[in-house]
Amino acid sequence: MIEVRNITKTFGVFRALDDVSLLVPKGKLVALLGPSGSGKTTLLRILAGLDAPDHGTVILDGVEATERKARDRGIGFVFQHYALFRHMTVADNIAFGLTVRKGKDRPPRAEIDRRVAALLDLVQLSGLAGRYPTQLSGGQRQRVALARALAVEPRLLLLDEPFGALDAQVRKELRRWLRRLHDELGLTGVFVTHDQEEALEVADEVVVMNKGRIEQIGSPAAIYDSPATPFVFSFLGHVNALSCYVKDGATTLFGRTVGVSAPDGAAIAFIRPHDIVLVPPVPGQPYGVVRQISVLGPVVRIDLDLPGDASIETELSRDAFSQLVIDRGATVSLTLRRVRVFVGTSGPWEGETG
Ligand SMILES: Nc1ncnc2c1ncn2[C@@H]1O[C@H](COP(=O)(O)OP(=O)(O)OP(=O)(O)O)[C@@H](O)[C@H]1O
Repeated sequence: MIEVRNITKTFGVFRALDDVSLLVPKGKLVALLGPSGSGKTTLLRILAGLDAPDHGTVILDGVEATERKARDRGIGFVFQHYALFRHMTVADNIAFGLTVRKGKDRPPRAEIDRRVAALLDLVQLSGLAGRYPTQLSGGQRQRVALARALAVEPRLLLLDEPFGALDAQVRKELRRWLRRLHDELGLTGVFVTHDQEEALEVADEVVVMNKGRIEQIGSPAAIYDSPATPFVFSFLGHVNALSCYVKDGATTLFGRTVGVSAPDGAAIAFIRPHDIVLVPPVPGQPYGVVRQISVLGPVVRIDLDLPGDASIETELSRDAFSQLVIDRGATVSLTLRRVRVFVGTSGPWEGETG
């Protein structure tokens, strides 16, 4: 288990982490997700012991470790640009963390060889032990980096955008593979990503960061279905954000009254594209004009122009789309399945579309 309490880190006058507290339970894989500059890497480096916080504590397995050096923390790292040693074979790269150990801490050569063979097997590179890093693909190199990190049997594995530089297909395969590996080994892991799909697919828990603070912590489903703040709403998945005004428990969206038990005030309504239902035009109902239709595999995205210069993005299944029989320029009516409203920063309040 790893815990950080009230971590603050500044660079000059810039506050990269602002009172961050987080608990990573044993055996879980946790994603730090956020836009560039939100403090993800800074937090990871503090967990690793590569940087010291200005304030706050790091606790490893119940023991305060804030002052402990990186190499004494029992942690394995994989960084996006953490290069392998070019002059060493794959096997020697993986063995590195064990061969540099001193005296009785260093396992006998036969034991090191046995562990390297087992790790090569684990990362599915058994035939490539004698190759040099330049003779490997990007995905293979990342797997060697992971094997090297695992060789010292870390109690915690930290990964900073481990698959960031790889193409989409390889990235996808490695993500699945990492998840399986994690489940098999029962490691505790923290990985940094700015890719929401990666976080939602791979992690047990997602920590959404913004401007050096944690906005929300939760399971992938909870984060996606119940975003706690406007930021999380906008950052995860596509969403339509519409300015509106709440007065006496109601607001108006697309010319329709939506009941919402929120305080009066300027508000933003968030509607996911798949929560907008399109139907053939019905007189008197809110409508839009189809500007663009994009078929994206099993779903179809339809951009609509609304009266008054607004536009929204909607999404429906291929089946629903074919039943609708529409083309660009067609008029459709729309109803809302689910609306969530923030008044200032308070919310979300659930809208009743009646
Ligand atoms: N050594 C440093 N000196 C000065 N500023 C730094 C330093 N390291 C990080 N920062 C700043 O702190 C902020 C957070 O950086 P950090 O690398 O943690 O962000 P991140 O969320 O990992 O972003 P990215 O996804 O781009 O890697 C950034 O604005 C960055 O410029």
